Amino acid sequence: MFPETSKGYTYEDCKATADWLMAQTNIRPTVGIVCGSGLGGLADILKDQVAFNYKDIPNFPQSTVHGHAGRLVFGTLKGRPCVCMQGRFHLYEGYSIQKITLPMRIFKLLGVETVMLTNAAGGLNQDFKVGDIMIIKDHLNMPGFAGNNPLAGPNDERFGVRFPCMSDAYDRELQQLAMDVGQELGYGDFLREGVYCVLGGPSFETVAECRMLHRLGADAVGMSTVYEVIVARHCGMRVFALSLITNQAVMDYDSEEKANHEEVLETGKQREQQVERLVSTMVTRIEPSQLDYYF
Ligand SMILES: O=P(O)(O)O[C@H]1O[C@H](CO)[C@@H](O)[C@H]1O
Ligand SMILES: Nc1nc2[nH]cnc2c(=O)[nH]1
Repeated sequence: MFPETSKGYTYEDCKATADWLMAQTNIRPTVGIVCGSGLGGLADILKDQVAFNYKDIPNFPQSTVHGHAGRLVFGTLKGRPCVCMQGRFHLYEGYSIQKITLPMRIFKLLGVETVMLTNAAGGLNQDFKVGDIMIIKDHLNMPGFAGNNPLAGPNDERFGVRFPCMSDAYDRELQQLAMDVGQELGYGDFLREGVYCVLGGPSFETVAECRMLHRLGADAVGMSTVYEVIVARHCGMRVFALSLITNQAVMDYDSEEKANHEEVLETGKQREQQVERLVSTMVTRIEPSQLDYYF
């Protein structure tokens, strides 16, 4: 009933999944949220929850990474209908790039207008500290340089154009809103902005790789988000994204530090509440179908 093509899914496949979800719940989300590693508690901000395990959703991949629960949660936030991915998919899990980005197209077909993505990332910027929240203003798509782009293959114009613009990928008004809300909440000391660089993973970076990425203009490095951003922008959704700096990228051969997933999850646990408040306050100030936000 839900066939998988060699390259990914057709428009009709995505629609079948969206229709299946809409038949199970009356919630029609305008905001879609993606929880990064260790940030799954973000879904708890939703009231009147209707949740689905990924394994029960037609066409959906399964979460295989510790810290990604694998549930799609519908609910409301101060009356605003939202949907939240409690767990995302990564290239290194062995899924195709089309498969890991499929939920963005399903978001679109559900009626989502704004996507808010979170991730855990290693800090390359020497001014950043563990626990900082970095508002993403731009990205470096390293796998993309080698042709690994979720839009490669036939283009279906019902989703978007063949050659989508990416110079405006990260919505500037939403970045400003995040800054304003962060200041109001007293997060000024650990709120940053910067460029996120995606690599394939799952191995963490060598010292030489971290030094190179830093010189190339990256402030943080991770293994996700960028592909979702490209697909979300292709189909016309507004995008906001943030990185929680969960560890310092190792830039020095004398350093005793070693990147590890346990530290990533632990930092997530420590900052989860602040990330939750930032995202939830932003959501309550985003007006559906309107470019401006209000105070
Ligand atoms: O990007 P998210 O999903 O937050 O996860 C990040 O944390 C994991 C490594 O600890 C990698 O999957 C990396 O991408
Ligand atoms: N590639 C990469 N991903 C991460 N996710 C969380 N921390 C890191 C990191 O240091 N490097």
